[in-house]
Amino acid sequence: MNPDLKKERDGASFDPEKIVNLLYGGPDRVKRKRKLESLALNDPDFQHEDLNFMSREQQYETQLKKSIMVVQKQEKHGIMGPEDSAHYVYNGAFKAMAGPFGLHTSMFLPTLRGQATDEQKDKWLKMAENYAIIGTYAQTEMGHGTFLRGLETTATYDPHTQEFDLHTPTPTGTKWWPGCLGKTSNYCVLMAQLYIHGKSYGPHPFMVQIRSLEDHKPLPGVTVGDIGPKFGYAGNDNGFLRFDHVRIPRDNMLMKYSRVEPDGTYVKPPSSKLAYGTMVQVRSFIVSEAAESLAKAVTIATRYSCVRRQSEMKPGHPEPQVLDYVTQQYKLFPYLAAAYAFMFAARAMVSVYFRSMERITRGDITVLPELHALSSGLKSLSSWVMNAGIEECRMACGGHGYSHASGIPSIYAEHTPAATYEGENTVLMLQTARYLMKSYSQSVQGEKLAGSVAYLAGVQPVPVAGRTRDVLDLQVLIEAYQHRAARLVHEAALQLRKEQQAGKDQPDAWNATSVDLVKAATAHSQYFVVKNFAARLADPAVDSSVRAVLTSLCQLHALHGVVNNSGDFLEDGYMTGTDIRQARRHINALMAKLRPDAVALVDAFDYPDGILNSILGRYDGNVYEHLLEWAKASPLNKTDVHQSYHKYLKPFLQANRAKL
Ligand SMILES: CCCCCCCC/C=C\CCCCCCCCCC(=O)SCCNC(=O)CCNC(=O)[C@H](O)C(C)(C)COP(=O)(O)OP(=O)(O)OC[C@H]1O[C@@H](n2cnc3c(N)ncnc32)[C@H](O)[C@@H]1OP(=O)(O)O
Ligand SMILES: Cc1cc2nc3c(=O)[nH]c(=O)nc-3n(C[C@H](O)[C@H](O)[C@H](O)COP(=O)(O)OP(=O)(O)OC[C@H]3O[C@@H](n4cnc5c(N)ncnc54)[C@H](O)[C@@H]3O)c2cc1C
Repeated sequence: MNPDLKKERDGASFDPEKIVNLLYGGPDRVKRKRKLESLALNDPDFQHEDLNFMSREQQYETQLKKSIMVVQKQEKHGIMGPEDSAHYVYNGAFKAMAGPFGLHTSMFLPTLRGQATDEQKDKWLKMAENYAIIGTYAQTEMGHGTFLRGLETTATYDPHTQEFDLHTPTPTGTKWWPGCLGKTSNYCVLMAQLYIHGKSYGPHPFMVQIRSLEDHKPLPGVTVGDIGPKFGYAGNDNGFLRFDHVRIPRDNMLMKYSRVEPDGTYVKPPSSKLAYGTMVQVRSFIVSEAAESLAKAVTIATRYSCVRRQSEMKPGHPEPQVLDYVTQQYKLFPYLAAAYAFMFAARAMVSVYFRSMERITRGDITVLPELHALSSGLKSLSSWVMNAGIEECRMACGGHGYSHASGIPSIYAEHTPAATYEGENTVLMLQTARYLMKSYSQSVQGEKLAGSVAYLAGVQPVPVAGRTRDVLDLQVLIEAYQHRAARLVHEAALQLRKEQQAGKDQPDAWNATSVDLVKAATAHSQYFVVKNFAARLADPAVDSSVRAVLTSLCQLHALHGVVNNSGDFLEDGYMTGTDIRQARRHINALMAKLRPDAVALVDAFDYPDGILNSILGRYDGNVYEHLLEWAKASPLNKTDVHQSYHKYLKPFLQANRAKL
């Protein structure tokens, strides 16, 4: 063990195991988590050459082979449910979500479960759950991802044959991006525009076979392939798909909510947005993905910052650990705090999701708009912060952060698309804003608001300027966040109205106000996260040493947000210049207080080395010797003299020398 890391751990004010239990739901679940992770990490069948040293084809093949073994072993070991899979599959076996079966489990199966009738489930779900067929979720097209109503692929009902005719009318209508489509899937859930008797009914889901179950060749009329290399996701065959008048039976439309009768009669769903249910589910889960990826990057950068010694703080003294530089703490600790904040927010989001789904299943769709607004806002906020945080962690590791040996580039490449997929972040924040504007106007009309928007009922009066307040008090901070969100919603609503009064129609007024609207929706989401973090600490079951350190983190998270967005808090005089100055001082004091606990706080995320896959973030801190070992494994080091020397460099050098 590196002596610096040992010293850090010995000096912590709490036992990290207590936080591990808090984060993962108690000792039994932690035991299960560790068992599943180590089962995957120590399985010789899952060992292979570092993916960073492989070509894309090799990565795909390796991940496909592993995916198949994962399925077989999951069955053997009785591993089931999303939590088990998160530990065994995503963290343990893959260290990623982008394997060639990723879309089968994350979207294809959930869509069948959520959108198919009982008869359709009997027909397909068992086959899909048992991997007799592999599917994906094919919605996005080359020309349209965000604008679902603009999809071009058509499903035209023919009552004579009781079939749908699937067709891609234009190049831009080509399905583009669906994961696991290019080479792996033989089925997909296709989102296509439903046409009956020449009338459009909007996007609907259809179950479509795209490849032969005999030889895996594309079925007649289907053109399908891989979209080529991307920023990351090398092991995934994101694909393209086109249809040339492909016919499928009527009951291949997923008809849990809307139906087409044999004669072509369309039966409306209780809400047309129920067809978008899988997206809402995945958005709710992405908050957890964002929190975990940020936590991994912060773990690596924090441990490494205790091992790394650089420069002279005091002349003649030994080089300090870089984490002792307050600027380094300022880079890392706010993201450490954010990772905790989003872990708690993710748990809250998942339970809101399941609670809402229970009601929706019982036929109460009134909860859908709030679920959509909350999941859209939290998905966007968490993935934005995650992206900024991972990049900050990379830079905080200096040059070594840029190397794949740090593990950070892979974490970034694997998770950065969360800001884009499942709904582009700005677009989703505007969805949240739409709900806020509606709620606000209901409240202005005297309706009582409930749930996450109840606070919009009235903007709190601005306190008397110069009043002293303790900005370290979590209740004061929650009220400040609440006030800021309510005010920004109120002002965005006023601005929207002003734009309309100035003659703009509603869409132009909305566009003109959209920067304010995104700001308001972001503030609303941040308020939820801060309030939820503080509420988690109020639980009497939380151990006192844990409560102490997490309270500091919660204060840091909230204060950092105040300082970073100080204009919002100052603008209407709710906070004063003195408050902001105090907030800055408190941040410094909190960082000093958290410094001795930093390593224990990242240890408490409980990521073993096999999951972090990082030389810099090793638990034992033996970074330097392993860096060299890792580099020696690079394919370029297989021989002392690379063959290209003989082909190119040698004649070039010889010719140059001959000229002299
Ligand atoms: C405990 C277990 C822990 C386990 C942890 C595991 C960790 C794993 C975590 C995560 C797994 C991640 C796996 C990742 C793999 C994913 C790969 C990516 C897959 C994809 O990207 S699929 C494609 C996704 N595409 C999109 O998201 C498209 C985005 N666009 C839209 O959703 C919509 O078109 C829109 C939101 C932009 C709406 O457009 P608009 O034209 O305005 O809206 P209309 O359609 O007219 O709607 C009008 C009305 O409806 C409301 N509305 C819109 N959408 C919804 C909805 N989904 N639900 C409810 N309501 C909706 C809209 O707001 C309007 O309301 P209003 O009229 O104002 O009242
Ligand atoms: C790694 C990865 C995996 C994916 N997997 C799948 C999959 O399995 N299945 C699938 O169907 N799709 C998948 N997608 C596609 C993904 O869902 C879309 O890329 C995403 O929904 C964004 O849509 P877009 O690409 O059309 O972006 P665009 O909408 O074209 O966005 C471009 C820019 O325009 C802005 N913009 C667009 N509309 C508005 C608006 N109304 N108001 C303000 N600004 C706007 C956006 O904010 C953004 O800045 C995947 C994408 C990636 C990157």
